[in-house]
Amino acid sequence: EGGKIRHYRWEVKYEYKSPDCYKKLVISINGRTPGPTIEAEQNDTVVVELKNSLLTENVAIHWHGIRQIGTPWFDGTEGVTQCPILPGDTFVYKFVVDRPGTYLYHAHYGMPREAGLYGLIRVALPPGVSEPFSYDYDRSIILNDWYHKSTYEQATGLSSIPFGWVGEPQSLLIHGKGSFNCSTPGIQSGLCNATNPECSPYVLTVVPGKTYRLRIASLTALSALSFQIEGHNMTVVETDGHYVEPFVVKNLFIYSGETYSVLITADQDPSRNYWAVTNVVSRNSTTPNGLAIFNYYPNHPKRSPPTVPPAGPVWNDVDSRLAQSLAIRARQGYIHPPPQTSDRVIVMLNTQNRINGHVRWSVNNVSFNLPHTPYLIALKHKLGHVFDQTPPPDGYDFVNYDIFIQQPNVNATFSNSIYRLAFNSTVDIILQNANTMNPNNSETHPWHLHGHDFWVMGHGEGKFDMYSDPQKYNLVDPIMKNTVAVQPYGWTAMRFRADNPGVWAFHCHIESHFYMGMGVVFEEGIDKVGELPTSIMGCGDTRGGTFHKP
Ligand SMILES: O=C1O[C@H]([C@@H](O)CO)C(O)=C1O
Repeated sequence: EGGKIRHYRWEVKYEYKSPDCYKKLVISINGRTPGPTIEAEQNDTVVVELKNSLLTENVAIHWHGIRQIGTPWFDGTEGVTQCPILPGDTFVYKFVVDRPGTYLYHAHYGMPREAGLYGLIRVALPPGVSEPFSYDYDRSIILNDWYHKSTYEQATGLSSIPFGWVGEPQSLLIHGKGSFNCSTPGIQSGLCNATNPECSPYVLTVVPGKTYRLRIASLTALSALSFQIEGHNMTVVETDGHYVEPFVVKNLFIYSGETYSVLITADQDPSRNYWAVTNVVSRNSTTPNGLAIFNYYPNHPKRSPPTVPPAGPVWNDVDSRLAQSLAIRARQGYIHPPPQTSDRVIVMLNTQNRINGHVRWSVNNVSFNLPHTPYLIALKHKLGHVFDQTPPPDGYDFVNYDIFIQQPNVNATFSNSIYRLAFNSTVDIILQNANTMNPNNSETHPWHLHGHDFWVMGHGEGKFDMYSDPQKYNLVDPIMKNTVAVQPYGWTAMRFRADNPGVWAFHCHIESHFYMGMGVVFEEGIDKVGELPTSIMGCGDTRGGTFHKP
């Protein structure tokens, strides 16, 4: 049964903005960053007519968490599912939002996501169907981190010798607003204005006694975050479009690419306002905390709370983060039971490496680079020669590799080869974290899968044991998600059904890490993909619509 059409017309362009009081070039949609929120009901068709008004830069937009069943060509992943949208061109995305929940969209070409090209997708239940929890109001916020350097400077540093690391972000944004300290030494006068209204703190106004569903999404470039509202507990009820068996937290850990819904009751002293705070975890960061105002009506929305903002958990408290991950289970009555066994297990060792002097990230010592001709078109039209044909490895040297130490041999190889999955098979992915090239250092990586939700089967510390660890999998009520983190020196096991014909990226959602090769691509059921729209073509070997056969 067909839903409504939700039609959007967007123009993407550069503009000067001061989201954290510091003026810089941002990429906006219809003049805004975050971009407009897509509001739809389950089974509606979303149509976005996207005009690229960047003068010299390509764009593509990924609809994060939307599975694109039957429309794999509209996943918006440059190099995987489409050619980039050229400056001056208009591209029409058209897809069905088949499940209620909280999703995202963002640029998926180069690194422009972190210049502001992102927003939310909210999919409501159809009329007459109710949620398994109740609330008075429904609100949403996007959490982000923010750099002052352009994405060009950052990307160039990452691919240079010597390596130029992007470093810690200058500020944290809550729904597009942050506050950089304009009296920081070295800041050019005129570039930073602490009284610019663009950077006044974001205000969430609440009526005393009411319960709010707050949808919280993270689109950080780098940072793992903790979010809390001073003096208020939060009950977690949804993540990535799936209902969670409710549990109460004081602070929520959230990784780039994840969404959560929490319930918050405005049940504290109503004569004052409270701080909403984000702070960086998992990195020993210098970035100041992000602040917003949780405003009890009718107090003035700009009145600062009378208290010092809470500091949040310490950056290296891995146990608390792991505890939250372990607490997340599918809600009773809404459990999608996982297949009890899998057909294939792929272990993915996450390492930092060096190739010809370049710093890279790798999976099983293979560092990913995108081909210029998108896989979807190449496979459908049998242009086999446009990417490497040797399949990437399903594992690493389990016996000899020590995940706790700096690798004795850091050299890796480049590849743009893909994992080809048997259609309808059940696949297990074990994300195995390890030490980076720095001593005593392992980072958190949030991994995002396109085109599917997966079951989160388990999380653990140390080296995954093929024999004993699968015994601890949650085969009863695992949550389904599209993004999951692997903690430092830990492992995360996920399971999915390769049942969506197409070609799908799976990658670390840290912008710089994907840019540096931390990703893979899966193909399944390519013979079941329908005729491709010519609008996705025009680059590499697809140019001019005439296909060169090898
Ligand atoms: O990719 C990265 O590079 C730096 C650092 O490892 C460079 O030494 C860092 O923190 C990353 O996440």
